Amino acid sequence: MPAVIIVVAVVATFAIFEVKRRKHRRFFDRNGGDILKSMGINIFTEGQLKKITNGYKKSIGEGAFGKVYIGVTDDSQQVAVKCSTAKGDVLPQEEFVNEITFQFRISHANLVRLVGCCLETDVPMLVFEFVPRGSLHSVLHGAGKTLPLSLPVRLDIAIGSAEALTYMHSHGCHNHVHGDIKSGNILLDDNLTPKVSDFGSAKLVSVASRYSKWCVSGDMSYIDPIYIKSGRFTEKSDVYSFGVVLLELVTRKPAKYGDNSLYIDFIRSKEEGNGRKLYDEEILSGDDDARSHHHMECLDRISRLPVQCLKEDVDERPTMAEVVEELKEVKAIASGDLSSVAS
Ligand SMILES: Nc1ncnc2c1ncn2[C@@H]1O[C@H](COP(=O)(O)OP(=O)(O)OP(=O)(O)O)[C@@H](O)[C@H]1O
Repeated sequence: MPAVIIVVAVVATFAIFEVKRRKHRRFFDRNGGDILKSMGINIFTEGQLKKITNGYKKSIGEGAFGKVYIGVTDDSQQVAVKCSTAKGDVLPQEEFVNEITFQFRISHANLVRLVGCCLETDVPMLVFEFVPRGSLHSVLHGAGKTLPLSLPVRLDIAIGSAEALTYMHSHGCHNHVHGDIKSGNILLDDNLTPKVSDFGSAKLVSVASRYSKWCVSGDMSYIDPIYIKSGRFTEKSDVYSFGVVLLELVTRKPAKYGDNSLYIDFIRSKEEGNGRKLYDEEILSGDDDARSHHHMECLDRISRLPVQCLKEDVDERPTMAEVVEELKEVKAIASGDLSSVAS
């Protein structure tokens, strides 16, 4: 090969490398790289994430933020890498840095842990612990719907998720609202321990892109009508959305099926004195009549909660801490002897 061609090739390779390096550096600086690095947050390079995800080989889902890929880190930890498709749709640096720092520092057994992030891209990529069983939505209504779910297991899922929300609502001087609670954002590990995901993403993704996703996916059923009027999420918006998840847990029906809204169907049946007809029969089936009756009473008590959580008047809705307390009482009764649950 003539020497001149070799020289041109070397110069071109170097130029491409340099352009890429500068672009990475520009995004890294804009995304608050130096600040986040100085705070001890795990920062991955784009190359490392490519290796971790084996070239973005296996996508495990897609949400308002973008696609999610499974990966394995050098220390053999399975992770879920979220890559945004929304170019340029980024928060101001200070807000982004604050949100990532907060998410990185909080720790709760029922929250999906942020492992780190990659700041060399237009919109940063987020790396989370991988939660193997996927979402509660898919376990209740999708691919995992054959999995038997006893009443105590459903109560544990509800209690763990509610505890994560209570923790976030009371953590630090700023209360942290989730803003997108739904069964699709509650992931389950191998022991069916719930882990609330997507915390803070209500802030990381513009409301406009989230809103259009809600409309398309039917997730509007979870959205507090007060948010629609005021445009502001509060802790009580999470309480509202959690009420819908509780209904899904007791009925094993999706929040919206066909033209039907689970909440409207449930309230209508209750008003007609027929609220029990929507309970999932699996919870009540079995050859022990006394136990079925006992579970029916537990379900009656649990299903009072969504009625309160979904109240139009936010002041009449319970706090998440009150929801946890009530669910724990029902759990103690459901797992214990067959004493009456009426109160
Ligand atoms: N940490 C994780 N572990 C395992 N699977 C995950 C993880 N995070 C996300 N997933 C999978 O990827 C899917 C998409 O997740 P993502 O949080 O991006 O969007 P979503 O919650 O479904 O929708 P939206 O962003 O609109 O709320 C989830 O339903 C889940 O199946």
